[in-house]
This record gives sequence, C-alpha cells and structure tokens, in this order.
Amino acid sequence: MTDISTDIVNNTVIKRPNNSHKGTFGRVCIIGGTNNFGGAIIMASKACVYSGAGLTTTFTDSVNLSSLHTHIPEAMFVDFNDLDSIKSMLNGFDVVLIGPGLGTDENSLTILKTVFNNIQPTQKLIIDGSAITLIANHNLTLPDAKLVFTPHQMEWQRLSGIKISDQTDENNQKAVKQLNATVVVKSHHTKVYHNDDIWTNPGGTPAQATGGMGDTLAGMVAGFVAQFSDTTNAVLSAVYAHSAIADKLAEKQYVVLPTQIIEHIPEFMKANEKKTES
Ligand SMILES: NC(=O)C1=CN([C@@H]2O[C@H](COP(=O)(O)OP(=O)(O)OC[C@H]3O[C@@H](n4cnc5c(N)ncnc54)[C@H](O)[C@@H]3O)[C@@H](O)[C@H]2O)[C@@H](O)CC1
Ligand SMILES: Nc1ncnc2c1ncn2[C@@H]1O[C@H](COP(=O)(O)OP(=O)(O)O)[C@@H](O)[C@H]1O
Ligand SMILES: [Mg+2]
Repeated sequence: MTDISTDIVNNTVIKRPNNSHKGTFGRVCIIGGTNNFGGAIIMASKACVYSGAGLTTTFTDSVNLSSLHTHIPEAMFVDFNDLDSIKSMLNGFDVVLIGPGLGTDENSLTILKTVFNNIQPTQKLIIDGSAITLIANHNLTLPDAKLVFTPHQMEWQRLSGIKISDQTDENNQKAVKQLNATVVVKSHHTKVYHNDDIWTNPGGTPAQATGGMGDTLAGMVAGFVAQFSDTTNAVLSAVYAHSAIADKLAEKQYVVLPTQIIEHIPEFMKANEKKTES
C-alpha cells in the first residue's frame, strides 16, 4: 500500500506545450442532474472545466440550462432526455462521466442504459453517485470501456455487496478485480484500487463533509483523466488535489464548500505542475 504523494501530482500535471489548443486537452461529456439535483451536475461540470479539460459538454435536464450557464458558461449543454443526441454524440468524447445527481428513477435508468449501449472500448467512463446505485439496484452488466468508479462507502456497499464494516483492503481488492476497473472508495481516508495496487489518500478533513463534495471530485477526475495520459495517475492526482486544497482552506475555515475547492484548482495545478515539458 502506498500513500498518494505530491510526487505523483508533480509527475502527472505536465507543463502545457506552447503549441497546444483546446483539442489537446480532451473532450469530456458529463451526464446527470435531474430536476432536484441540478447543483450536482453544475459542480461536476465546473470542477471539470476548472481542472483544465479542453471541451466540456453537460448532458442534463433542460431545467438546469440557465443556472448551468450562469455558473459555467464554458460548458456546452445537451438535454439528457434527447436519447438520439446521446447516441449520436457519445463517441465524440474522450471521457464520459455519468452519475452526479442523475437520480435513480426509470428515466435515469434509461439514460444510463443508453450510455452503456453506446460507449466504445477505447473511451474512458467514470461512474459516480446515482449511476453506481442504479447498477447495483438493477444488476446491470458493465460495458466494455476503461472504467473508473468513484463510490462513497455506502455506494461501494451497494455495488460490491461488501458491508461498510467489512470493507478491508483484501475484500475490496477482490471486488475491484472482478469489476476490471479503477475504484476510488471515498471516506475520511479515501483509498484507490487498481489491479494489485492500493493507494491511501493522506489528506482530507471533516470540513469537507458537505453535499456536493463528491460531485466536485468526480468532475476533477474527469478533467484530469481527459488531459493526462496515465489514467491511474490522473485519478490519484485528482483525489490528492481535491483534499489538499480542502486541507489548506480548512486551516482558516470550519467548513469548506465544494465551490470554494473548485475556484482553487487552477492555482493548485500551477503550483504543482511538472517543471519540464514532456
Ligand atoms: N446539490 C446537489 O444537487 C447534490 C446532489 N447529490 C446527488 O444525490 C444523489 C444521491 O447521493 P447521496 O450520496 O446523497 O445519497 P446515497 O443514498 O447514495 O448515500 C448517502 C448515504 O450513505 C451514507 N454513507 C455511509 N458512509 C458514507 C460515506 N463514507 N460517504 C458518504 N455517505 C456515506 C450517508 O450517511 C447517507 O445515509 C447522487 O446522485 C449525488 O450526486 C449529492 O451529492 C448532494 C448534493
Ligand atoms: N470527514 C471527512 N474527511 C475527509 N474527507 C471527507 C470527509 N467527509 C467527506 N469527505 C470527502 O468528501 C467527498 C464526499 O463524497 P460524496 O459522499 O460522494 O459527496 P456528494 O455525493 O454529496 O457530492 C469524498 O471525496 C470524501 O472523501
Ligand atoms: Mg456522491
């Protein structure tokens, strides 16, 4: 088992090449936000854009459109009830994140199934929040794609069948291998599992215990995975950055809001970027 360290971030967050453009830094699709969870998809989308993804498109309920664009005009919008658009557009993205505020009703299930039926093996699919609960509730078969899951302990219990009290590294690792995925099990000591490797996140604070904190992390993971070629290191760097920013803010704040973390992502990445071009 290894602690995630600043070294991983320093070697992952590369200096941007001079001749780059938005297409260099990945096309991301973010799907979620039923009419009562609009905030979740806005936070995930904003975190993704602020992490540096080249192009971010948010597929959400149309009731969220004006608030999405008020908070993050850089994100594009598609109505997630337009299943034909999901089918025709999905393959144009390098990274797909599904789940923040997606909800667990029949409509949410239809959207998730549409994504599963159309995703390609070369695409990176990040599965968070309600999407994890839907997979567990409906025993869905996972698609062939490069999978990353970001469950909190209760979602992990639903998906893996391992009770929170039994979520040891040994038990978790067995379940992760069956999923053939990278899994971030979020808690006050977040762990990341990939094949035989296990990492512990050394940071994090109870000041982070507020709704939307995981939606923000999911957006960061999507943004990092879109830009940095090694997916596991990109996931580890996003997990580390999320809590390192929170820890810093918590030195002076009783509670740290997800939206405050988002504002500090570009500054954290600059302070921790690799010193040479690669
Ligand atoms: N502003 C928004 O729109 C928000 C939307 N949200 C969305 O709401 C949906 C449901 O997610 P929830 O997680 O709220 O509900 P869930 O029902 O999936 O899980 C929450 C339950 O898990 C328990 N739990 C046990 N261990 C935990 C741990 N280590 N971390 C977190 N919870 C733990 C909690 O006490 C709680 O009872 C998701 O799609 C999520 O993205 C939430 O993120 C809250 C904010
Ligand atoms: N006490 C804590 N210490 C450290 N990190 C925490 C603590 N409480 C919550 N977090 C972090 O906040 C995030 C919560 O994720 P999640 O429960 O999915 O939030 P939401 O779905 O409301 O956005 C995780 O990254 C978790 O590690
Ligand atoms: Mg969550």
